[in-house]
Amino acid sequence: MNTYSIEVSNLRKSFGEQTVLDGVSLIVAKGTIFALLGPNGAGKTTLIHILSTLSEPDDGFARIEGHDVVYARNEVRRSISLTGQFAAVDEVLTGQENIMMMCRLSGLTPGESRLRTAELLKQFDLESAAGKRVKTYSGGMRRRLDLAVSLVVNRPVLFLDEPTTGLDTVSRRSLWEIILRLKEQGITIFLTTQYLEEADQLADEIAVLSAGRIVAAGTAEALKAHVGGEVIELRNRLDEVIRTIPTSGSVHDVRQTLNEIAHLCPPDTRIVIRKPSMDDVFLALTTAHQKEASLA
Ligand SMILES: Nc1ncnc2c1ncn2[C@@H]1O[C@H](COP(=O)(O)OP(=O)(O)OP(=O)(O)O)[C@@H](O)[C@H]1O
Repeated sequence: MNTYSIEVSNLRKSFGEQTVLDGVSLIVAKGTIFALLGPNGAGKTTLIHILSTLSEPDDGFARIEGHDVVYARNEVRRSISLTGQFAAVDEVLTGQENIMMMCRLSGLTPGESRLRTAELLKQFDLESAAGKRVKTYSGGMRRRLDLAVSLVVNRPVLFLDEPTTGLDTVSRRSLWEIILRLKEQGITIFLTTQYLEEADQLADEIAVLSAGRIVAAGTAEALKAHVGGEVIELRNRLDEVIRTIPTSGSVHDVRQTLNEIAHLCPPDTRIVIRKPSMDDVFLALTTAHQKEASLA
């Protein structure tokens, strides 16, 4: 039996003169969470569109649950759920009505639809908001509803395109818990994100996409070892960042780093200690000249 849910080999896609995917290869084991990390415009949505049969590659191939995304579209579509960046729910309807409608459109009987709707409202913590119109929902509630709607029928693979972009910290964490619960049910999850922390919290494997190429791939630990657990940021009196220094985040490392640089800093220099951002990841990867590095 194939142990991979998703196999992508040397995938290429251009729009006119612009090369958006420049030979992307990756594999995702069944029942795991895979995070594709990349900044705006890196090609993440383009890849999800190809994997979910909404668009065709120019070259290379991809298989979902063993089915080719070009030659076995119907089988692929029967294997996946897709939640895009923008909630595909009807704002005028209530949350309950939206799920009910999707159940009926998916071929469930009225009785089955009622049961499934109740299940999903519970699973996605939407019971108290079930009878309210979606236009009154918060960003987090909408995102949960969007996920519920896309999971009306159980499929082995779930694509999530930037599931928490624009959400506040509390909503983001509650969505993370839901995503982890879906993994416990055995679903393979492929998500895209711009947040290193999100990939770190959720993913078994991470690939970093930059300008259409995978520039690093491996576990969160491997990636963080490369970038550092925390970043020390030095700011001048105008609050401009003058230098960033990766560290492990341990008291020992932070103290040692500060000892080394303290005498070089003007007296009014301030420090901020924060988690690495995407910029730090790319800086670390590019300064190490590690195009296509495998950090596994
Ligand atoms: N249908 C299209 N026609 C022309 N160019 C496109 C098309 N779809 C995407 N692009 C271009 O491809 C590039 C990658 O876009 P894509 O949406 O895949 O990036 P992304 O990593 O998902 O970024 P974002 O987080 O902003 O969605 C962008 O420059 C975009 O303008």
